[in-house]
Amino acid sequence: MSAVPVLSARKLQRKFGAVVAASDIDIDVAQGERLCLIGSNGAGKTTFVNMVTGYLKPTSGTILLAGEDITQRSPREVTRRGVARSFQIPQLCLHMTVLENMLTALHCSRAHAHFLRPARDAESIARCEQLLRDFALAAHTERPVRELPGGVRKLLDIAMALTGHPRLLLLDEPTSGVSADEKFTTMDTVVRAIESHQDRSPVTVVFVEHDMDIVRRYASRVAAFYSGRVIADGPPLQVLDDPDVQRYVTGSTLAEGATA
Ligand SMILES: Nc1ncnc2c1ncn2[C@@H]1O[C@H](COP(=O)(O)OP(=O)(O)OP(=O)(O)O)[C@@H](O)[C@H]1O
Repeated sequence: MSAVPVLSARKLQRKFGAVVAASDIDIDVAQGERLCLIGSNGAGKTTFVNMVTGYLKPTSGTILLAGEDITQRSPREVTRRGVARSFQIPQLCLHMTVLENMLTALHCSRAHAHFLRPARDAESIARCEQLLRDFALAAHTERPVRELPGGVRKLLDIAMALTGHPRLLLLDEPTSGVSADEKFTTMDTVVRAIESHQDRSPVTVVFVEHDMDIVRRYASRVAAFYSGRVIADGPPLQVLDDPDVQRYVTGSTLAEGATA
């Protein structure tokens, strides 16, 4: 692990009128960690992801990427510094094919990219096709996205996030909308694909998850959010055993029918 954290959030705060969606958030993420953010609905997980990726500006506080202050950077500038993300609801061009979506994502991750002219050079196509194979999406390469079921779109959104060789990858609920039967297969595919596409150094992953079976199996560390604050942060079993986490986070998750 490098001495400088890949990601450091310092006293991050975000208000929406009277609603405090993030309050005094301090999180360091070291290279290669797989940090899972848990918390009931409205706890502030997506707000955190949106701030790190430049989609939301914090009301106050600082975000450092490998020591560089990116707090006021735009999403595009953050992407070009090696941060990629997937969304709760995949952000895809439905009329375009799977490969065209991949090429567009690859192109947008590069400096001086023009969104309307995605790269179609042999090297870009080869990289995208390799990623599609690793995500078990090769059979869909030439299909328009509008024809694909939700679970496949979810995987495509994550594959697109990997096109630009990110050093930090944020996944917002990678298994939401995926059936209980398929959730482990989906996560195994995602983790394997991430590991096989990292270059010299391991990709650092921050993912939001409601399913505690997934949290236990795939997280190296867990941060529990409640009402915009981080109420516990540490090894998965320690955080999941924390009485406040059981009361405010996993208790409500159980009530919603998830498997904790
Ligand atoms: N654009 C916005 N405008 C107003 N309020 C917002 C906005 N985005 C988030 N909020 C509020 O901020 C709080 C945190 O929301 P956030 O989406 O970050 O929670 P979450 O933990 O990701 O929830 P979920 O698990 O349901 O996705 C909630 O009270 C939410 O209503």
